[in-house]
Amino acid sequence: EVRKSFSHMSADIDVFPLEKWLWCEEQALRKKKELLEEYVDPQGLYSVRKTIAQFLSQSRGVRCYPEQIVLGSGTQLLTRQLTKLLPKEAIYGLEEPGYQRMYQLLKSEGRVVSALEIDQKGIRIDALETSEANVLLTTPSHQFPTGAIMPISRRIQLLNWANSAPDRYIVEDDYDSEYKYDADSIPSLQGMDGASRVIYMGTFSKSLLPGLRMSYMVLPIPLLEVYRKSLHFLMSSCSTITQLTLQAFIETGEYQKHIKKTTKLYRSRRAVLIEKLQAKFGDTISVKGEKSGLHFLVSFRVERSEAEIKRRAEERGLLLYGISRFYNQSAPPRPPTLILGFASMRTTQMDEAVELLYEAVFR
Ligand SMILES: Cc1ncc(COP(=O)(O)O)c(/C=N/[C@@H](CCC(=O)O)COc2ccccc2)c1O
Repeated sequence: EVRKSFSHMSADIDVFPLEKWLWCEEQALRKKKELLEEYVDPQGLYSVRKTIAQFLSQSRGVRCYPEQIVLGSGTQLLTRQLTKLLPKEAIYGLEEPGYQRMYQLLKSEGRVVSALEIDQKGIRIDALETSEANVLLTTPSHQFPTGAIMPISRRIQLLNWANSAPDRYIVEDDYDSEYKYDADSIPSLQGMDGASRVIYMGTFSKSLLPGLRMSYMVLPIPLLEVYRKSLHFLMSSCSTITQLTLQAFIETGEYQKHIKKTTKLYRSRRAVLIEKLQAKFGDTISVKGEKSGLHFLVSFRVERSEAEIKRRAEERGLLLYGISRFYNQSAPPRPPTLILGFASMRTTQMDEAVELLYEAVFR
């Protein structure tokens, strides 16, 4: 129904190859059911980590051994574990606007967090250098939420920053890196790091389903040693069934097929939606961050505030998210800007959704 169609937080279960997933799950359960009798490796099953390491090497240029991978049910849980491996007095730098839930998580852990300015290439080096931060959380593939893609030059500057003082780390959150439309995918920062400064974070929430709660981090060897010593008591937080099913899903090539198919589908959904928005709103809007990912930003050159637009949309049953949800230490800029997701937007819903949005902005 139209209610959630613009949400940037939902996937489309209709495009998920449920039959294939269920087949993989059945195979996993029939052939490896004994594994369910015990607690598996705290970092996740070795065979699953091996499959993920191979996939990461091919698709993102990540260089790691399966031993360096830790599976976790969600990026937040992995980030919480990571903070226990880093120096207690570490100061965390996060992008502004950025992933507010991560900002809130670190605050709730009692960590010192500073919100750092970004530009159209991602995190600004001058903002980073003037801040006290020594652990940077960044989304270089597709800055969340602005969509900025960090060029190689800025990535090299980041690595230089990390190597110019002790105890500096970069957490590369590669969320949303699977979907590229008009931009070619740039290899990971982790693959360019020769000094064990980059912790790579990834998730299957976008490319498969957020409900699977299958995420992972790749620890540089020195941090892996700290993990093995200080967090050895942890048990794996991911279901063994989901781990084995995912492994089979990747090994049978179904994962790659799914990415290819959904990239085509999302590319066309995105194009049709932008076309309809521009036809309806003309030059009162500007679209950005549409070159990759499953959402883009739309700014409206109107007097009405973001909150007002959001309220009027919800009165009409249209759920909207504004850019202000991603500002932690500063006020969102004018003009009002919304984050529009198109992953769960069927083309049949677009006319109605755009009409309701128009009424929320102008009526
Ligand atoms: C920067 C960043 N990193 C990682 C994640 C994913 O975390 P994980 O699922 O725990 O691995 C998100 C999820 N971000 C969510 C938005 C959060 C918000 O606006 O408040 C959106 O996530 C999804 C969107 C579409 C389809 C599936 C998921 C993240 O924004």
